[in-house]
Amino acid sequence: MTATIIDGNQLAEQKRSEIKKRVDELRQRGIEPGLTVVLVGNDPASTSYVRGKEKACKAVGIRSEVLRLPKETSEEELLNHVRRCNEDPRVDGILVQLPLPDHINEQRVINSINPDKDVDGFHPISVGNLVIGNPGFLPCTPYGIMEMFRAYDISLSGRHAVVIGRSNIVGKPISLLMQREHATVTMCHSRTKHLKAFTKQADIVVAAVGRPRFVTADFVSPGSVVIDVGINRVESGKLVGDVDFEEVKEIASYITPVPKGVGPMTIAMLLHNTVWSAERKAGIATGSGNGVLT
Ligand SMILES: Nc1nc(=O)c2c([nH]1)NC[C@@H]1CN(c3ccc(C(=O)N[C@@H](CCC(=O)O)C(=O)O)cc3)C=[N+]21
Repeated sequence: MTATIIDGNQLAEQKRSEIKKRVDELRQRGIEPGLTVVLVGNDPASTSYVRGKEKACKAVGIRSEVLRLPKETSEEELLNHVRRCNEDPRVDGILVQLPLPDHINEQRVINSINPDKDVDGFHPISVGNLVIGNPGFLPCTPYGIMEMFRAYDISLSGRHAVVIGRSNIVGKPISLLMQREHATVTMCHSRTKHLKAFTKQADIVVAAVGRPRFVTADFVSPGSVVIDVGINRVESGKLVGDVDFEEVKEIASYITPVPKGVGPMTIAMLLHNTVWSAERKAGIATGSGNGVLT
């Protein structure tokens, strides 16, 4: 059996068209949603992601602005820029592109973002809301993955999900979200012993390790769902995930490709969060912004 490939590009396109309608409604009320992306330094990967975000904003009618700061920017200067955005009424969402240069304390910068504009969902207030199940911003990558499950009718209830990686931006939040949908979640990481023994008995594997083709066929059992969060640029210049796609697709029931899998959904959910922020400010937001229905 060969797996169904979850089409992140197509889903993201669908999301963008829904988002565009909401932007049009805001515009009819004289509101233009705005996103500010702060980019420190000129790392080529970061520069390219930021360009992707600008393009996506443009496609749906969100005003986007990129603050490009030199890599020597001090933490204090960066904090001042964030403060200015916090107060600027035209800015509904603030995204500080990570990673930041070593001389800047990332958490301090994240903590300084106005939680009402935290479209990345990285602020401790957003994290706390997620843990408790309160309305709030969800981090874009985990949110995008949950939307993929929904679109493909992949049920999580009672199923065993194994997450590889425990980062604040992917591993921890996706674990919480899958638990919220009644999965039994095991979190594995770099110190986990007998990793394969866990992934082998998983119904769902989420790979967020940052190692090219780390998850091979012998890690997964037949019929499992495999979500690949990795984006690794290998020597050839090719983009590969944390999963050995060619091998694993012969065993899994569903698999996300890289590229065109989780990446485009991450950007789509950033647009969603930005529009939700503007709607909430206008007092016309429906839903809780984070997929909590009850
Ligand atoms: N504050 C912050 N928020 C982020 O959301 C954030 C960040 N920092 N730092 C870096 C990571 C990475 N990230 C990606 C988003 C989309 C693609 C994406 O769309 N990738 C395309 C391919 C792009 C290409 O070809 O290079 C795909 O997978 O099909 C990739 C990577 C967001 N990040």
